[in-house]
Order: sequence, then C-alpha cells, then structure tokens
Amino acid sequence: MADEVANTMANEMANTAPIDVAVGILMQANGDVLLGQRPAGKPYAGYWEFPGGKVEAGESIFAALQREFVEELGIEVRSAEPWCCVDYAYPHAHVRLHFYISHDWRGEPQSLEGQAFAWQGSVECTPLLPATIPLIAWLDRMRFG
Ligand SMILES: Nc1nc2c([nH]c(=O)n2[C@H]2C[C@H](O)[C@@H](COP(=O)(O)OP(=O)(O)OP(=O)(O)O)O2)c(=O)[nH]1
Repeated sequence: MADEVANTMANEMANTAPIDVAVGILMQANGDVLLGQRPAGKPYAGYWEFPGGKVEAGESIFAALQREFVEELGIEVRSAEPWCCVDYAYPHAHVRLHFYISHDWRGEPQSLEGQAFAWQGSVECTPLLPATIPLIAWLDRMRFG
C-alpha cells in the first residue's frame, strides 16, 4: 500500500511543470571534476552531486549557475557551455537539470554551507543523487574516451 501511494505521488509529480535546476561541472585540465555533498536539512542530505541549485524567477540558467557557485563555494564561474538536460521525478519534486561544463572559473572552492566537496578523476563519491548517476558514464566517455 505504501508503495502504491509513493508511485501515485511520483506519477502526479511527473505531470507537474518541472523545476529548472542549474548544475555546473568544473573540469580541470587533467579531467578532474568537482562534486559536493548535500548538507543536512535538504532532501537527500549526504548524497553527492555536482554543485548548483534552483533557477529563480526571471533568472537565466547561467546566472543561476553563477549565483549558486558564489553562494555555495565562493567561486566565480566565468564561462560554461551547456552540456545536457535531464528530467527526473523525485517524490519531493520534478526537476529539469541543466548541466553545464566549465573550464574557466576563478577561486578555490570553500565550504560556505558546511558541505564536503571533492575533486574526482573517476568518481568514487557515494551515494550519488539518482538523476546524476547516468551522467558519470557519459562524462567518463568524454574525459577518458
Ligand atoms: N545541484 C544539483 N542538484 C541535483 C543534481 N542531481 C539532482 O537530481 N539534483 C536535484 C536535487 C534537488 O531536487 C534539485 C536541486 O535543488 P536544491 O534543493 O539543491 O536547490 P537549492 O540549492 O536552490 O536549494 P534551496 O535554496 O531550495 O534550499 O536538483 C546535481 O547533480 N546537482
């Protein structure tokens, strides 16, 4: 019964307009990418993700990306290219994730929200947010061929 209720909620959520989320993959020259761990108090606390957050009303996706990197990590993202877009229906929200790749930022990551972060070659942080899991294989193909 609990499963049925959860499935119904997920299906209803899938029919609602998605929430746009801007997500940034900072990539160093050697291919390492930056991941962060979701802080306590958020859904999926303790799960790893690429830094980012919800786009606010009237804000472009790139502006949201820049704002989130300043707020969470104290980093100025100078430029980034859109890479892929993933829709995912969580029980708490239907999200549309806009992933960008950046090779061009200023500053060293700081833990401004008390979160852990890590530069990773092959990504070994677990658990990863479910919607982010498929990205790792795509990213590896791009980075390592
Ligand atoms: N940043 C980020 N979010 C992701 C990834 N994968 C994934 O499913 N998400 C989901 C989790 C959340 O439902 C949503 C991001 O929203 P959030 O709650 O972290 O956004 P926010 O920082 O604006 O949070 P808040 O102001 O509402 O507290 O996107 C990912 O790799 N990075």
